[in-house]
Amino acid sequence: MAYIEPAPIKDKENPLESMMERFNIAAEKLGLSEEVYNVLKNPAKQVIVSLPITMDNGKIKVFEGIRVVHSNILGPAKGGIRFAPDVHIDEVRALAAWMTWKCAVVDIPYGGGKGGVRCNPREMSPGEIERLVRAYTLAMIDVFGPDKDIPAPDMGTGPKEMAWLMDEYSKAKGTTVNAVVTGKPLVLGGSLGRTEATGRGVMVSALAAMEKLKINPFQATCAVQGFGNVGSWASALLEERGLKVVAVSDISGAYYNANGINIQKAIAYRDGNKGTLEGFDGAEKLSDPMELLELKVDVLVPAAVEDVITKANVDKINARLIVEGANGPTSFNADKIINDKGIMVVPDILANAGGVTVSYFEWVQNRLGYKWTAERVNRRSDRIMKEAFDQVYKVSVKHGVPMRIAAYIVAIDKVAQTYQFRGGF
Ligand SMILES: NC(=O)C1=CN([C@@H]2O[C@H](COP(=O)(O)OP(=O)(O)OC[C@H]3O[C@@H](n4cnc5c(N)ncnc54)[C@H](O)[C@@H]3O)[C@@H](O)[C@H]2O)C=CC1
Ligand SMILES: O=C(O)CCC(=O)C(=O)O
Repeated sequence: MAYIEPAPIKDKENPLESMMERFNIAAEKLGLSEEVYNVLKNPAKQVIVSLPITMDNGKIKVFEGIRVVHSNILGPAKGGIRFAPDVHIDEVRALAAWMTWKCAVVDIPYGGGKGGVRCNPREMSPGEIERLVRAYTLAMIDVFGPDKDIPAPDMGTGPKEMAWLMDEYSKAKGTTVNAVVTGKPLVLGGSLGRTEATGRGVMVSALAAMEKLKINPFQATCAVQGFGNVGSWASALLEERGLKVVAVSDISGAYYNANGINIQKAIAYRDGNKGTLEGFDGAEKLSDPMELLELKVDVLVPAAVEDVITKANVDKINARLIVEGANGPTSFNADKIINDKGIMVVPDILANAGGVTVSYFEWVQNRLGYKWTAERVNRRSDRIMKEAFDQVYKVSVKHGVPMRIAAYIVAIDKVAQTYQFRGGF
């Protein structure tokens, strides 16, 4: 019998504190009432379960599963499920709150939630992962629901896991409920365009920011950290729009080519190499993967994990523009130095909102029992992303604050107004 290992103690900055510091600044700028402030600083619901799973060797291992609903005032909670070895309750709390702000920034009728299971999917067999997804779903059967809390993929999960979740939920309810989860395979009611949606939103917001900074995409260079769903799609779509992607990285290391990496070649290599770039010969491997963040490029896209730009390395950041594909890649302590350096940041709750936007479209299609074309999905999500960018930019100019604080202001204002009208507390 293996026991749940204790929650890891991170030596990095706490994403929950980073989220709260920015929330505090925006709340003060807005003059948020104390009542609403107190409601929003605490998650509405936090569920922690232990999940005993029979592993392939016949032994039972117990995993910790978490789901946090930060807010459901704007609608059902929405947010992904992360499978990773360092999942931590504070991280999930921060990620859930970021979902509330993100959905409000792009004006879709959802609250914020997030889930996680502390496990290492890279060391588990497909059968073990399937049993874990099913156990997690059953443990959360009263939490999830198409009108309550709708999960989706995040790091370490994808369409396969969403299919098992939908199947387990539907069996428990005695009827097929495809709107309980988004990011499903197409044949189960997934939406065209969802797989690439987050990377596409990163591309749309990067181009909008480059226009403001007068950076010509055809003369621009870019580095992307993380080569999973978000990073690889962002790389491919930015390359398609003329940028030279000089560096990409994943868990195996960082890869640099001053002449530009052929992204389609890198994706094909990764797909045939158990999901990693290890051994990729279209670029030189950097001795320290963190060097990628310090390259002199026009656009830097952190699209892997939290807290990679911190006070420890922020002085060495050389990009003109940072577009946050990941959630929380920049710690609060790095914000001020980035701003002082004059680097524009398109913050996570705006830049990576294309994923949840198309998840919303998927849910709408499931409820209509209808399918939209890829052209319709992309046109609508591009429009939403561009409008959200323009609104945040306007607020940033009006209040004289960086884009990140402006995005929090837009989001918190919307949530606060909803409380004002709904009342009830
Ligand atoms: N999948 C989605 O639709 C959305 C994802 N996000 C965020 O984007 C980020 C990435 O998510 P996905 O692409 O979905 O995950 P994924 O699991 O598909 O890919 C993660 C990638 O990051 C790499 N990675 C992990 N640790 C790393 C490190 N320390 N340094 C460099 N690379 C590292 C992995 O090797 C992999 O290439 C996460 O922060 C997630 O919360 C945000 C919005 C939506
Ligand atoms: O697609 C979704 O519903 C949520 C995606 C997500 O977890 C995120 O935006 O961080």
